[in-house]
Amino acid sequence: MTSWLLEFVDLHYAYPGGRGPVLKGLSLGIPEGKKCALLGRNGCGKSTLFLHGNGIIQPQQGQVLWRGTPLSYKRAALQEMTQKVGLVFQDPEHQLIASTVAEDISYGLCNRNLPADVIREKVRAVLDAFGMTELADVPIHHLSLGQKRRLALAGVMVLAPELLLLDEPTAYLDRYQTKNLLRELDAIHQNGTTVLMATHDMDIAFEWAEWICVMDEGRLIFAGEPQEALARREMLESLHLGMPLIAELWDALPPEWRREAGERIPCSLEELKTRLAGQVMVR
Ligand SMILES: Nc1ncnc2c1ncn2[C@@H]1O[C@H](COP(=O)(O)OP(=O)(O)OP(=O)(O)O)[C@@H](O)[C@H]1O
Repeated sequence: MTSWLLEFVDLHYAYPGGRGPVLKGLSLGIPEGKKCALLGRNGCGKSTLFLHGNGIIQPQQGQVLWRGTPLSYKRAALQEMTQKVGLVFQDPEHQLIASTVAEDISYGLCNRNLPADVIREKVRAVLDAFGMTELADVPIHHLSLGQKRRLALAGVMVLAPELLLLDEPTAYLDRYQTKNLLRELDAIHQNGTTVLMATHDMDIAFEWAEWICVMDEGRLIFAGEPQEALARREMLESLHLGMPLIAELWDALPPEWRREAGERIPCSLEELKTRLAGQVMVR
């Protein structure tokens, strides 16, 4: 049985003064130890769901469970939750608050009343891990968007969360920065952090994730392995999410190649290459 690290059960939420319900009975479990992608159209409620993930928003109906235990919304419990569940916002400007890079990374640690030398060492290690040592004293407003994104991630990772929620982390990043970020996320995952990324980029979702969740209009409509999601082409197309490029490539292959390599659509270029290599050898 899958063990859920964080579980949302029948969540309902409408913003005060908003235009009606945003989450409408959403239930979703995040499997521990996996790299997960959350897909869904603009405005379907992904960011709102994330804000429920560490207790910033309290559901109006339904429950959020951490390792099977309902979240407490008392101050101390919430502070603990923000350490266990790191949330990186879509817009780093909403997250960066101090004046320099090092100060910003230390902010969450200072709130935990740690000794100054422990804070210094943790900040140093994170600056090093994110390749930002030389930027330590740079004012935040001098950073590029890509650097601000990295800093927001570094500021969350310094608290060593068990779960990392990332809201469209690759939006507006160039190809090189996107690859760097995905490499960093892989390293974070290998160090034991479960990662859930909301994204509109189908190529990244299917190439990177081991678990795919699809939301529509405030509800979960699919959760499962990437191969299973690709087999639900009608669902993805009806939501106008489109198919990843890898599926289009697969469709363009001669039918007998696909038949012989197994009808299942590959999730990544690597998988396609491996399966085609077998074909080319045969031919
Ligand atoms: N603070 C707010 N007050 C009122 N309505 C809000 C607020 N924040 C979001 N909404 C509304 O809630 C709905 C869901 O927004 P949300 O940002 O959760 O969706 P999303 O799936 O993350 O969208 P996107 O993919 O565009 O980032 C939208 O209709 C949005 O306008």
